Amino acid sequence: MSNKRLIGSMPKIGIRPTIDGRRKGVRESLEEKTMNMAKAVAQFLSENLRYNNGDSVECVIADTCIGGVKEAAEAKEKFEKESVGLTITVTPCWCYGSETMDMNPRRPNAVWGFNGTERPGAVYLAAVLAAHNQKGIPAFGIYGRDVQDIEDHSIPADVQEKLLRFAKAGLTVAMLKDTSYLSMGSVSMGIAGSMVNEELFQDYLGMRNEYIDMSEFTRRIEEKIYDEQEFEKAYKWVKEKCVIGSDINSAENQRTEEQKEEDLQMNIKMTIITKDLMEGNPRLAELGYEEEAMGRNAIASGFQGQRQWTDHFPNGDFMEAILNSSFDWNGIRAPYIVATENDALNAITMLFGHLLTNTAQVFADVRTYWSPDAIKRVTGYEVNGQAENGVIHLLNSGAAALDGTGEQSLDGKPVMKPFWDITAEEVEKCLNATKWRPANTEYFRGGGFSSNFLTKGGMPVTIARVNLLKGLGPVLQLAEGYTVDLPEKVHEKLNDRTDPTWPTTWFVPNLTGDGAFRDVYTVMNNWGANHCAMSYGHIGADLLTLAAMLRIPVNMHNVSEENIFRPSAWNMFGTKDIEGADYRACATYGPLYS
Ligand SMILES: C[C@H](O)[C@@H](O)[C@@H](O)C(=O)CO
Ligand SMILES: [Mn+2]
Repeated sequence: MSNKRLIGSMPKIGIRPTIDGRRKGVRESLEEKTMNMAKAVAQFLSENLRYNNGDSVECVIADTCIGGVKEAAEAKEKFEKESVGLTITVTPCWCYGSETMDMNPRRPNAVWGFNGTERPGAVYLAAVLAAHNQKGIPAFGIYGRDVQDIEDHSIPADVQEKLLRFAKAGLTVAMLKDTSYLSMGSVSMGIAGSMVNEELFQDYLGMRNEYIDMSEFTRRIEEKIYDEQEFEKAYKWVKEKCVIGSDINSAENQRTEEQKEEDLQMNIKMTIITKDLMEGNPRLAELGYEEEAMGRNAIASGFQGQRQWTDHFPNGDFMEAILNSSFDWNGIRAPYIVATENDALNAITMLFGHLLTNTAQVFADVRTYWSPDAIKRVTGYEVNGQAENGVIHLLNSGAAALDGTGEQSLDGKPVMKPFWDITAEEVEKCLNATKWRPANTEYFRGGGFSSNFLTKGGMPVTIARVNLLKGLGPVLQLAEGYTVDLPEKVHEKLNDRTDPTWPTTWFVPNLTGDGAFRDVYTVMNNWGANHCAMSYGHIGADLLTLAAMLRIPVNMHNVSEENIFRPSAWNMFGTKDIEGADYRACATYGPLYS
């Protein structure tokens, strides 16, 4: 089963070959070259990009080259029928700007103008971008650095990089549209991120908001509105594969063995029910629950848990951790996106990371900055290497994917992979590295099990967060960096001071020596909320491109300037203070769907 694009087909990339419309010589001489450019881009993108269900990304090429408005309209009609979610215009020559451009303001578009001399593709690029800017329909310009000969049909490396960056972010925009966020419960412990903001989902992401009360879980459990066969399968798998860890609670606070067994069973049922709530389940219709069988078309959800639920029932950690992982009793599969504490803003950030990379995400509290001095004072140890400027402790009960153990590998290095590259052996390793520890009953009176693991060091990762400001709207922040290993004794000492039953990641951001990235402390000090989402890889540049498409300004990042790729209009808001220019551009264009 796929939990991915739920209703409607996967968005395709529309390729628009534009051409000089002059017949009797000019157009005829360019037809083949222009169409070949379109074919090369389509082939390149399909070969290099996949949707999060593992299928190759599909491209649709306009039936003819586009020499004027009639052919532009024909391409538009074709694209609408084919669920095109983003477009790339390609040309080796001069064409007529406003007559050939893509006028759809709600769909990301880019223009690749061939850098040649025989015909002026770059002149068209500049002209059509000026038209885009003048009309308020921002477009991304792609202009290769080195001149190519007209008979050279290759896509240069710098153009490839921009095509991929644009396509990944554009597909993310398109994948989000028309899906929903399912809020399970309400506001958790006064966390502002769980005050679901409909305007943000609707205007910026094109999504709708769905809500259930947590009593829906009780109803479905008590009335057995779930697939009992799946429960049996899941229970067997959990008993076989999930290692129960030690109980940290004092003797009088421990739950009995019978209670723990009940908690585990309830946790498994909560997991199955959350999937059903999000994406529906045809089995429920067979059981007589047609309405429940439909689900909520939810690409992401959040579980309030604390406190009304967890004061009485087992916590949501097992459900969140398993669903966010790339595997469960049904095998290796795409992760679901489930935020703990119903932090919808972190769910959005997780969706960005997941859709850009197709990998599982780690949801975490940005818990503590440990300076080298504080570590020395507490442990007697002087940190060095990557940790020499201190570390940030990422830790939260709940929603960290088990992929975050770092037990998948590539060339002997820890990685987090898209599900189709994960092996059965790696799944075993992730499970073996995780202990399911009886929940701390001072926090979670209703018991449950927390996933406990330590992320392997040496993974390039990016932490990010969408924050919401009254009067401004959403703002994105991100930090690229690495997971690090601390000496075992140091880890234990630091971890035991806090909640040792939860998953820990020691994170160090890449420093630039400047602004928010002056030092590790300043990164932590500038974080805008209690949570972040951690994604495998250095994906800051992809996040910046995506944010610009959605008109979400970025207040803090450590991506080098040459990798920043935003619509050409952004340059017109200033080229020196590009952070300020981003804010001005986003404010001018407003949210994508407003
Ligand atoms: C158990 C605690 O309530 C934690 O869940 C809490 O510290 C948080 O995670 C806050 O984001
Ligand atoms: Mn938290």
